[in-house]
Amino acid sequence: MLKVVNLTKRFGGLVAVNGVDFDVEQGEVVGLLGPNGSGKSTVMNLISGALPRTLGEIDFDGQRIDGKPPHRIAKLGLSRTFQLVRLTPSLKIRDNVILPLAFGAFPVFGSEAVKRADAALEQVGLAGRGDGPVQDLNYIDQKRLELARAIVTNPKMLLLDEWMAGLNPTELRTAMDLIAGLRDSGMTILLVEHIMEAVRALCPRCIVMSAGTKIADGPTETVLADADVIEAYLGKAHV
Ligand SMILES: Nc1ncnc2c1ncn2[C@@H]1O[C@H](COP(=O)(O)OP(=O)(O)OP(=O)(O)O)[C@@H](O)[C@H]1O
Repeated sequence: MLKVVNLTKRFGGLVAVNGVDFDVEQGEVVGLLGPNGSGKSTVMNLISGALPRTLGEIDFDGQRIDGKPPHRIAKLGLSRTFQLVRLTPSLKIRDNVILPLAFGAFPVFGSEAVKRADAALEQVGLAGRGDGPVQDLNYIDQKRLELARAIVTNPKMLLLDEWMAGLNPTELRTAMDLIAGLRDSGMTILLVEHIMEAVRALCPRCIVMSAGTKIADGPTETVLADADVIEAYLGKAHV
């Protein structure tokens, strides 16, 4: 589904992503882990087209996507959430979900758009809330709405960038259940996440980055027990 080859991003003299290779197969849920500043968000931004790559190749669903603008990549069926919730507060809850539909692969308007938006809202636990203002939503509900916006276009793959950050333990459980539901429906997901409980529960496989380089890729429990991974997170003294 997704193939990343020799992906490299330089910001001036800083190599934020350095020759990273990995594949994600259809239906996989893969965690992208690593300490702060290791290059995870940059990888997500390169895949979604938010940032241009310096070197390397990205293929999605059989097509080369590096060099394409974000809206073209989204139209191919690659959807994402952002580290910080990005809602349009002046629009009603439902209209926030209609927005990506109107600009999707096959633009949908009118009553069909309302139907699709309401189905997405129901899927994330916001049934019946479409007419309300965004200001009425608490933090977990804003997260739900962001997820509804990402899934309303029926993407082939979802990129979640620390979507569960900042949730309390009860909200985290709800959020994990929502992602598990998407996984069980067959969605392909690449997720950047610092919450290990969520990673262990949702991701059978993890990729770990450190200082821009991929240092591990494999079954989650094996990867998390790897000496290089522990060292990258905690420093040499803990290994
Ligand atoms: N637009 C930018 N301009 C310059 N440097 C950047 C830019 N974006 C990221 N960086 C740098 O690239 C490196 C990787 O950052 P990135 O945000 O990808 O890491 P991360 O693993 O996602 O970290 P975190 O877990 O803290 O979000 C860091 O050193 C960061 O300061």
